[in-house]
Amino acid sequence: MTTLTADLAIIGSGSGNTLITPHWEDKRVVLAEQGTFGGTCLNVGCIPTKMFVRPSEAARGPEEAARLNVTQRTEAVDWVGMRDRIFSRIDPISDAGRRYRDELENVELIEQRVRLAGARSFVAEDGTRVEAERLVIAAGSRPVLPDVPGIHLPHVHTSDTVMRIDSLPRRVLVVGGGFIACEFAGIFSGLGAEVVQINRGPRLMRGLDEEISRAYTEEAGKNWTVRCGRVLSSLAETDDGAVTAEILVRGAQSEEEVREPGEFDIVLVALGRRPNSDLVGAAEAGLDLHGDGRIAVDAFQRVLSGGRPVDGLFALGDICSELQLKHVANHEARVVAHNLEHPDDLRESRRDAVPSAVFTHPELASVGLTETQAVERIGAENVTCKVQRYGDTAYGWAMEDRSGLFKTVADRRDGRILGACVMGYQASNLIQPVVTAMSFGIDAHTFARGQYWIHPALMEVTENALLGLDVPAGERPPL
Ligand SMILES: Cc1cc2nc3c(=O)[nH]c(=O)nc-3n(C[C@H](O)[C@H](O)[C@H](O)COP(=O)(O)OP(=O)(O)OC[C@H]3O[C@@H](n4cnc5c(N)ncnc54)[C@H](O)[C@@H]3O)c2cc1C
Ligand SMILES: NC(=O)c1ccc[n+]([C@@H]2O[C@H](COP(=O)([O-])OP(=O)(O)OC[C@H]3O[C@@H](n4cnc5c(N)ncnc54)[C@H](O)[C@@H]3O)[C@@H](O)[C@H]2O)c1
Repeated sequence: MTTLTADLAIIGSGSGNTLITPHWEDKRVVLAEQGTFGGTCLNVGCIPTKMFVRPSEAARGPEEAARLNVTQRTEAVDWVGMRDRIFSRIDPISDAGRRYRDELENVELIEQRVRLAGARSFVAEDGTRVEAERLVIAAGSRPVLPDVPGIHLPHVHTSDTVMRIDSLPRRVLVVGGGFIACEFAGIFSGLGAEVVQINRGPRLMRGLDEEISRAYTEEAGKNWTVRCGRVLSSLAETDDGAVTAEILVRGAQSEEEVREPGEFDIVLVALGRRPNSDLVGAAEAGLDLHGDGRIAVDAFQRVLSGGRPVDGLFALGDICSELQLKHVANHEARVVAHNLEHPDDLRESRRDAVPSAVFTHPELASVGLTETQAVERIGAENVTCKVQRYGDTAYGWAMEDRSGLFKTVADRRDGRILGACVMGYQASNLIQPVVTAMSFGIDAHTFARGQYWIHPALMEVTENALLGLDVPAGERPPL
């Protein structure tokens, strides 16, 4: 059995790969990766999904054009061409990243699953043991599969496999009401498939501000079939390779009402992702875990055991973070990189004003508190909200926009912006100025009036959503 010693060992080549900075050039690094080099975001996550969202939105072009008195037609969608274009860009990036690391003299790549074997050591499947001065667990998360008959049928997919299928399905069942389900329902419906989305709860994207979540559920229902209060009960294969699904209506009274059969070409299951702490053997190694399987870390990203940080052991990204977002994993990686290199000057990761977006149709974005959370935190009398319709701004007229909403939430006593939630075209971009104001502590009025906003750009939606808040302007407010 081989034993390797290292100054730094990393489990996971997603965000973990970025830790190998020039600081480690003259030191020994071991990087373990069980799967495709580069992790989730590059290979099966953020990047390829958005590369499918773009053509899907393009295929929807005629819908918007029709509102603008232009007749267009989407002639055809070349799924295979699209898929191959997307992955012929992504796969070489993964390959090149792998090759680059493999060729570095100071880096040892272990392409196997590894399990912790002590505070800063792990063992690979072939028995290779690694003993490290510092160890970072960046092993990510994986899709949760419900325990229903037929879940392993070949046409039942998760986000890991659905983007590589051989043809555009005609009928798609999407199971779930969160980020992944809503993005893929948008992608496939835009590309012309008949999509049925089932969701256990009463609304899609229930983590968002309730007003926006309701509005989105309604809008989504105009674009594809949305059935809330439904759970998947079983799946079976038909003779011609399709999948039949039995769906239960939650809370229905009589036996006849409760079952909804359906036949689909593929099923996409998106019911959340669980941290890979079990795959690395975190519990057996004595590490503290949250109830959902996340590894517990302190503000410096140090892994906890018995409530105390383990010397030289860090974690980052989906395996420890409540927010399974790439920009969060990247931020935590920068913090870990700093803390590895500067043990006497540890820096904390920041958790305030973390935005997210769902690239569905219409697009969604949010940051900070929802109205309900703000009321719980500071009392209804201190909360002010504004819902700005895209359609009530000049660019919204140009777009003939019918559904876009930008909601802001603030503390009416001092104008502190507490949160925002957006549904509509370019929501992920329009929300960014609010993230800026929240991150730098600029109150709503100063931020809205203290700068020029280009007229009549769509960003006036953001400006008006801030100006509409009932907040103090200050003694000598900007004009
Ligand atoms: C379909 C989809 C779309 C997404 N879209 C977005 C988006 O638009 N924006 C956004 O911010 N976030 C998005 N996310 C979330 C984002 O991809 C993740 O939050 C992020 O990639 C997590 O990075 P990570 O470094 O923690 O883990 P990963 O990138 O998953 O890296 C972990 C690596 O560890 C490896 N590993 C695990 N266990 C072991 C082991 N025992 N031994 C060796 N190796 C191991 C895995 O194979 C994996 O490669 C999306 C996720 C999915 C699934
Ligand atoms: N654009 C983005 O930033 C982006 C895109 C995709 C994924 N992600 C990240 O990946 C994570 C995972 O995505 P996801 O969509 O799988 O999870 P999610 O947490 O967003 O949604 C899971 C959904 O499944 C439902 N659910 C869970 N268990 C269920 C069960 N047994 N039966 C019925 N319904 C059940 C939940 O109520 C929820 O609606 C997201 O939380 C997000 O952090 C981000």
